[in-house]
This record gives sequence, structure tokens and C-alpha cells, in this order.
Amino acid sequence: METEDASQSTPPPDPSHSTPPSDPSQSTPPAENPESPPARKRRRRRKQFPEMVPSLSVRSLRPQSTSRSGTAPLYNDSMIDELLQLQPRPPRRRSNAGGDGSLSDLDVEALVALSVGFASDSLSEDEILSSVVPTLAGPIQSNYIIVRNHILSRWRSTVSSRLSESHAMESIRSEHKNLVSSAFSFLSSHGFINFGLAPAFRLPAVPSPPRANVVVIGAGIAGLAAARQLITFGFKVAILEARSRPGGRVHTRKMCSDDGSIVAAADLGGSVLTGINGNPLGVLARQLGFPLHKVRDVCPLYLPDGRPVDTATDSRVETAFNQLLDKACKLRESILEEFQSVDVSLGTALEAFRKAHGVAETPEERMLLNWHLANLEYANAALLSDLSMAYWDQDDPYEMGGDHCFIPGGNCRFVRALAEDIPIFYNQTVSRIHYGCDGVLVYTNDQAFHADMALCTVPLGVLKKGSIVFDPELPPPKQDAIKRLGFGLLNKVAMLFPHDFWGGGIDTFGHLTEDPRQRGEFFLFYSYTSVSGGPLLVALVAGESAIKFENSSPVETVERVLGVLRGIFTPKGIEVPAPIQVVCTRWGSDKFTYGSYSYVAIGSSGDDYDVLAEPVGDRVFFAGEATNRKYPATMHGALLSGFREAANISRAAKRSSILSTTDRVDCREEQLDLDDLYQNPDLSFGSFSVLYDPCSSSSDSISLLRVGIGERKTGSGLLYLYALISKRHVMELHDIDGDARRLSLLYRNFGTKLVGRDGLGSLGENLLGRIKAARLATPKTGITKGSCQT
Ligand SMILES: Cc1cc2nc3c(=O)[nH]c(=O)nc-3n(C[C@H](O)[C@H](O)[C@H](O)COP(=O)(O)OP(=O)(O)OC[C@H]3O[C@@H](n4cnc5c(N)ncnc54)[C@H](O)[C@@H]3O)c2cc1C
Repeated sequence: METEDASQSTPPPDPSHSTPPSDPSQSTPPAENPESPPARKRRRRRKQFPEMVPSLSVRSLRPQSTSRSGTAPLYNDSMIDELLQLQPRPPRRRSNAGGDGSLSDLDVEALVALSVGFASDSLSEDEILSSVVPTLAGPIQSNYIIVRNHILSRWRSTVSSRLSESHAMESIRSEHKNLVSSAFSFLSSHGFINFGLAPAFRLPAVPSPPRANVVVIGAGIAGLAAARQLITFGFKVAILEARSRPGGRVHTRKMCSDDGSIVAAADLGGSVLTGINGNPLGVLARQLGFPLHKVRDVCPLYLPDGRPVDTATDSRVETAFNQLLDKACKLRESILEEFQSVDVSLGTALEAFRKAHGVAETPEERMLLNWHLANLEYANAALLSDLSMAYWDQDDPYEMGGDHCFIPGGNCRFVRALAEDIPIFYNQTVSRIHYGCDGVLVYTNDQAFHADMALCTVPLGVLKKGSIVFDPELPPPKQDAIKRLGFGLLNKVAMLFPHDFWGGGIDTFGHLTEDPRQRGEFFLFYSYTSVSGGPLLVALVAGESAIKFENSSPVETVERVLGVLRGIFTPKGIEVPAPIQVVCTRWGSDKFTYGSYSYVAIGSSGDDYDVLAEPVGDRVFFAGEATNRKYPATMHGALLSGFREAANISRAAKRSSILSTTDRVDCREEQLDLDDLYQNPDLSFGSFSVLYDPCSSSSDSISLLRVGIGERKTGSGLLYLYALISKRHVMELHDIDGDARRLSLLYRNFGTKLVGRDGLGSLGENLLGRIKAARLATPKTGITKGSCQT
């Protein structure tokens, strides 16, 4: 048996290349087991807003239906088409709701819009920011919403084809042409339609000149999604990624036996598509022809001695658990009404109610209750004692509906497709982002990258750790939000076995423990047999146990987890074999994430997600799951945040008229201009001449240094080289004697390289643009403040 920690240097996994996963549709359906207790919804808890959903589903962490428990449902295109029957009908056959209670086309389209996050009767914040209608409220806005819903639904019904504006126009009366244009442009630019990985959406060649240059930091789902969109919009993009692989917290590891006969693809990070309705990853899956495997609604629970939990006790405790949550929910409503900002931990509130109401008093009931609490800690990657009672479930109203699904072969299949043809620089750990009106300068371990704008998608854990220095510092509200918002831990143990001894009929089973402090250790097992290509079990480690797990030895871990499995299966006469390979994750010690995903900690709220998403000075933008208030802690939330920021960057580039390469090309072609500018340098000494940034008097501002090499002959023959250096360094050069000593200081101490006119990069070209603009404005002094736009 081989055991190991999942390390960051692992080469990119590629399970579907070398070891195609077996077709799950071929797996033998297990016998129905009417005795099985109903299953739990695992990844996300149920909604806690009684007024919004029927109370039965409010109360239960379990999904409603268990009727198809034994089969291994596999979504394919036709099944998705069936699901989409609820979606748009041919637009010309619009009708009002039938008297039989059937939905009208308008209602169906509104439902589709709702499933992707649009309210049925109001504009989204982004729509308002994008001024999609000339006046808010009133009939124009209502018509816009109908048109928007229609376009959205129309594209969602055929996601692999590009929808053109004229197609969108087909079923709309011509007097609404403007609304069609407005909605079409909004939906396309914000990644609601015409996005994805179908051949129709292949990346175009970067136009010449590109709209602007953007450095994206991080090649996780958010960074990759943003980069693709930006390239489509005509930006020049490069991604800087610290690891040697794309995907970040989506990491599928290929596991296999020595002789290669047993293989499986294990998702060590993001695994389940949590709700398939409206989910953009569902759209990508459709476009790529990936089948989806519904996570089945059966989750038997076992006591420490291997006995299945008594069904009556199980449902009694589950009901009691949901009542505790209801009580905590009511308590917070009254606290928030009265005090507005008082917060305690969800754990404290639940324990207080448990004691007060005498819930779960027998040992078995306590174990069961602890299992539910561990499940909650898993869903939030947080200790209940750290979760905000007031806002822990603030994202629940937006939860994607529909089944939870796996992608056979693992989510690396999305990552691979998203990363295709994107320029990614691997092993580039960003340590500093300098930004100002002259663009951004992003420093990595061994290089600096100039660009007009940067998009930072690193995990919240990395921001909390201060691994990246922002220069100037981030605004205080953003720093506070980074501190306040929680970033928690969930770990996994992936085990490849010689055979599937647990039986392929279920996707999950749970295990109860007597020690409440260990309630999160291996409390839930996921079987990936039907989707990973081999007999793979993944045990989850949540809550306090996840923290301890970071320092536990893999060998000890294997002993413990096998102990649990033997406890469950040996009494049934099933022998548990030694695993072939085991991988333990350590997401908390991983220096490119320092944790698993975000949660709302005590004192924090949904607002902090919005603050994290705010750009700084139209130069540095932020994406990633922890910037997505509606869909945090998920893969689709990361993807949508990338789309959101691509739209924001595009809007900012227009708004702040950031010098595009067009302007820079003009500079380049007008070579004389540069000589003109140096006719009146801001400072000159020896063969050195300097032009200062007219927008900043700071000693850290960047200046353009020119050095004349060779014999000085005005007008011809002299070779000029250039560098961008800070004003402070200019003064140091100025203060010493002799060009040779200056050059030595420049090369050796400052590490600056002189380059030709064409090597100045976008930062230099932007600086030149500003100097020219300033000189034109005030030809005598050459300096104007405020000629730059931030
Ligand atoms: C154990 C676990 C289980 C999960 N389960 C699910 C699930 O079932 N369903 C679900 O929807 N979601 C799940 N998630 C959450 C989901 O995986 C994440 O929300 C999502 O992948 C985050 O994507 P991202 O692009 O925001 O961040 P990341 O994927 O973390 O991408 C950020 C990138 O930035 C890079 N980076 C970091 N620091 C630097 C630096 N200094 N310089 C350059 N690059 C840097 C990182 O290497 C990384 O590639 C899970 C996560 C974990 C860890």
C-alpha cells in the first residue's frame, strides 16, 4: 500500500487521458433497499428562510425524494433536455398561463432567469450599473426584464450555439429593438449567454491592437474563466500561477495500482456540482458532452459497532436537529430586529437550545446529533463555534436548485478545457502588486509583469496570510473584510481499494462516533466507484478533526480509517482489504490556499463578500469564490466571479479610458516625439536624462530614464537605452559622480536592465502617454497634475 500527502508539486492530473473512467451507465444497478434511511443533502445545508420555501424542506438536511434510491442515475444530453422542458418554448407561441394551472412562456422564462440569479421583478445591481434602461422602474424596465428573460432562456436551450442579436430579435416586436440590444449586450458581456467551451466559443486571436493588457493572478476556476472571457472581449491576457498546474482548489488526482490495472480519478478539492439547475458548470458539461452523475439520495448511517442506526431514532433526531436550527433562526431574527449588529456563534446558540429543550439525551441520539453538526461543519468548512449565527446561511436564498452531481472522470476535465489556449505562466508566485495611474507592476519570485490592470483571484487564505504585498496598501475597508470573513478547513482521505467491498449501490454512507470532539473525523464516505473509473472511497474530515488532521501521520490516518471501515463491514461478514493507495489532503498547510473555502465568521456578513469583490482604483480587480456573495465556497461561484470581473474590467477600461495600445502605437510610431520630450528632461546628469511621471510626486513613482551610450552626437549615431525606475533611485544616481559608477549602481544595486525603445512595455508606454498629454497641456513646464485618470 502506498500512502502520501497530496502535495502541491504533483504533476497535472490527467485521468481521462491515460485511464478513461468506466462508463457509469454500465455499472450494475444495485438492488433497491427499502430499508435504507432517506439520505442527507451533503454539500450545502437546506435553506433557512421559512417564508421562502415550504417548511418541510426548510427543516430537513435531507432531500425530499428517495424513491429512486437504488439506481445510479446518469444525466446525459437527453435527460438534460427533459429537464429543460421547463425552459423556453418557441418564442412566437407565447401564451398566457393556461386555466389548468400550466405556466405561460413568460413564467417559464422568468423561472429560467431566476435559476441563474435574476429576480423576477427587478434589475440586478450589475444591470443598474450598466444602465440597461434609461429610467428605472416603470414599463420600460418591465419590458426589458421580459426581453432579458427571453434571450437568456433562448440561449440556455441551445447552449452550444452562439446566439446572435438578430436571432434574439426574431420574436420581439421591432419597437423593442433597443431593449433587445441592451439586454443582449448586458447578457453577453456578463457571461450569462454565449459563454463556454463549445466550438462556437473558441478563443479568437487577440486583436491587434488589444483593448488593454490584463495580468490574472491564479489559474483556478475564477482566473481561468475570467481570462477566457477577457480574451473573447479583445484583451491581451496572461495568467501567473504559483503552482505547476491549473485548477487551484479543483484538483483531480490520478490514483493507480503498481501494475496500472486499477485506476481512479480522485477529486481532492471541489467535487460535487451542488445543484445543477441554472449552474454554469452544467452548461459547460453540456457543451463538452460530459455526462453528469446524480449523487444518489441514500446515505445509511452506522454506529461505532457497525450496526445501522435505527430508522425511527434517526428521523426523530433529524427532526430535532432541524428544530434547533429553526429556533436559532428565530432567535437571530429577534436579535437583529432589536440590536441590529449583535452576533454569537451558531454553535453557542444550538447548544443553548439543545440543553434548554432536552434534545438528544441518550448516547445514540447524541451521536446522531453530533453527526448532523459535523455535516454542518463540513458544508461550511468551519467550526460551529466560529460561524456567525446571524449570517452563516446568507447565501441560501440563491442556492442552485436541482440535483447534486459528479462529473465522471473528475473536475479536472473542466479545468483542462478552461485552460486550453490560455497563456499561463506556471511556478510564478506573486509576492507584490504595485498599482497606480500608470498601470500595474506584478512581481513574482523571479520576474515582474507590467500591465494595464491586474485581476487577483488568489484564495482568501492567501490574502489573510499577507503573502501578497499591495503597494499602495489595500483600502482599510477591504483589509477589514479580509480579516473578518472566515476561511475554513475541510480535508479528505482518498483511498483506492482492490475492489468495491462496500457495494456500488450507494454514493455515500456515514459513521457515528462516541467522542464529540472527533465527530468530523471520517463522518461521511463518498463512493466514487461509478464515476472515478475504479473502486475509490473518499472519507471526509471536517470541523476540529480537519485541523488536527493537518499534522497527523498518513500511516496513522490509514489505520484509523480502516478501523472505522472494519467496524462497519466486518460484522456484516465483509472483509475490508488494505488499500492500494491513499492520498491525504492538507489544504490548511498548502501555502497557495491556507484552507478550503470561505464562511461567514462571527462579526462578518454577506457584505464582506461584496467588499472583497470591489476593485481598487480601476487597476486591481478581485475574483474567486470568496468574492461571490451569492455563491461562495463553490466551483460555480468561482466561475461566476471570473465572468463578473471580466465584465467589470471591460467596463472600467471603457470608463477610465485607460491608454490602450492604440495610443501606445502612436507613441511608438512618432519616434520624434520621444526626442522632443527629452529636449526638456525633468532632470539630466552625465549621459542620463529623466522624465518624471506628471501624475505623481511620490518618491516611489516611476520615471523614464534614458541613457546615451557611445559618443554623443546630436541628431545621429547615438544609441539610447531606457529604463523605468523610481524617482528615489533617480536621485541616488544623480547624487554620485561618473556615468560608469551610475551604470554599476543601476545594474548591480537596483537590478535594473536598460532596454531599447520597444522594450518599455505597457507601463512605459502608459507613462509616455501621460507625459505627452501633460506636455501638450502645459508646454512650458511639462507637468500637470490630474491629467491622469484613475
Ligand atoms: C476539500 C474541498 C472540497 C470542496 N468541495 C466542493 C464541492 O464539492 N463543490 C463545490 O462547488 N466546491 C467545492 N469546494 C470549493 C471549490 O473548490 C472552490 O470554491 C473553487 O475551486 C475556488 O476557485 P478559485 O478560482 O476561487 O480559487 P482557487 O482554485 O484556489 O484558485 C486560486 C489560484 O491562485 C493560485 N495562487 C495562490 N497564491 C498565489 C500567488 N501568490 N501567486 C500566484 N498564484 C497564486 C493558486 O495556486 C490557485 O491556483 C471545495 C474545496 C475544497 C478545498
